[in-house]
Amino acid sequence: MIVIVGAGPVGLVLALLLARQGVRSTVLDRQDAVYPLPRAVHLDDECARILQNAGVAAGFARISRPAAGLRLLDARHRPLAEFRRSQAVGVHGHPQAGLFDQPELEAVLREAVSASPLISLRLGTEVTGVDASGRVHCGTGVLEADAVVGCDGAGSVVRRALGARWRTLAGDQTWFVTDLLGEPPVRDQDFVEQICDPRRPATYLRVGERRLRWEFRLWPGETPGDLTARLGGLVDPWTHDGVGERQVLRTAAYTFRAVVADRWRRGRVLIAGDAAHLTPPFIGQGLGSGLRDAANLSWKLARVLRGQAGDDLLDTYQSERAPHATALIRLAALAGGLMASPAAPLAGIAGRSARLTGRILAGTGPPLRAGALTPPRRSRRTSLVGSLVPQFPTTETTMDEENHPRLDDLLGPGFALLTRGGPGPAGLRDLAARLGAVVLDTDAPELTRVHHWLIDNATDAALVRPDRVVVATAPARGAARNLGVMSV
Ligand SMILES: O=C(O)CCc1cccc(O)c1
Repeated sequence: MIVIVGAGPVGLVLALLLARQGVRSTVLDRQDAVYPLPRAVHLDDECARILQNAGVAAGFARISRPAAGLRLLDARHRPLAEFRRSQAVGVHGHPQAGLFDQPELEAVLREAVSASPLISLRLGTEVTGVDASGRVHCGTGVLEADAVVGCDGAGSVVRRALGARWRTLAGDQTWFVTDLLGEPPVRDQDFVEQICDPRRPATYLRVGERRLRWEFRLWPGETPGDLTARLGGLVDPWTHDGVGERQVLRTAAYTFRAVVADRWRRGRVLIAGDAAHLTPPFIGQGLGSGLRDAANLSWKLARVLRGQAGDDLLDTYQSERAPHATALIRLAALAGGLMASPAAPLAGIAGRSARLTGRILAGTGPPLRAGALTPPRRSRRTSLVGSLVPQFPTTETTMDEENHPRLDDLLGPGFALLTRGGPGPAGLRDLAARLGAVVLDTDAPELTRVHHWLIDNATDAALVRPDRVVVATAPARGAARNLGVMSV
């Protein structure tokens, strides 16, 4: 049994993914009810796919609104750049950007958790400490666990128990955040808008049909009360009638931090999500990093607990996830800095971290390049290893969830070998057999797009992990050595 500390989205998704692996968990949270205020508002399609694998694709589709992308505007709201997202099905089988209200997402997750016989949710239970042997001290006594994962946010008790320290990647920024309910601005075309104005950087987005979010940089010496008093003037460039008839749901100040913990595991005590890293909101990737942690960790914990891998598999959790989360934190900090920079914002975007920036702006995350994933040095730039297998529709028409399974449904919860015919090349086939992988022949008509993806990438087969990361392709030179850590 695994104890998860924290019943926010990361803790609940981790519990659901573990249940899919057949692993029992108890989720503890000191609060009784869903925290009522929205925090995260955006997930990309990779993360929608993680929610799909957690069994809540339909629930997420119901509560989220596909966005058209990201627009950067200058101080006079003239366009500087536009990054479009597919509002239909993108390469991961979901709209590329989904906007939502976090309490609604948490309600969807809680419903799924309550339907799972493998998850027990204990609310109103405060964890006071965790010891190295995995004993969890809480109000009701001591719980013995095979592993403990702290998904308990920025003030994590579990992170403290690990003795981890924050590494600061960029300076803090304080912003004023307000949610209004009512008529959207006429100019709203489903884009997230970021105003690059050194005097007052700002963000606007529409979370729900009529739920509008603005964020404005709060300068030293200003209070949230100062900006609340001027709210009409601040939103007027969008609404042209100030706050008008709209209801002010809340105003608050948030200090955004850019930090990553230097240690994510001690024995079988681990941290994930905001307990391990805090991402400024400017590229909408904070919660996504937490969900990626859950996807990366869940199958590794399951294999270790089943005795299919040694504890050293858990070392690959931080070594794979920390550089990825760090890259996104740096990029978010860069975006936040550019919004306040008098220099031409696009010059910065084109310059620093150009490859990573390009990927994010194109809507694809960076590949994993560490842990057990070490493609041959010469092929690193072109290798599929470390990236996600696309979730192409399994028909040539549109994605019809009810009648046509998605690729991930065919792959199942474990490893999978995708071949261009038959059982696949010998080296990879043996490796796949050792990992208990299902073999999918992409000659099958529903896998035509995957077949072409293998051809386009000049390979006969791809071995895919339970989190859909490609771990080896044919010819699989060196793969057996790299992947030794995946199995006993
Ligand atoms: O990448 C996108 O399409 C949206 C990024 C985003 C989402 C939410 C807030 C934000 O400031 C940026």
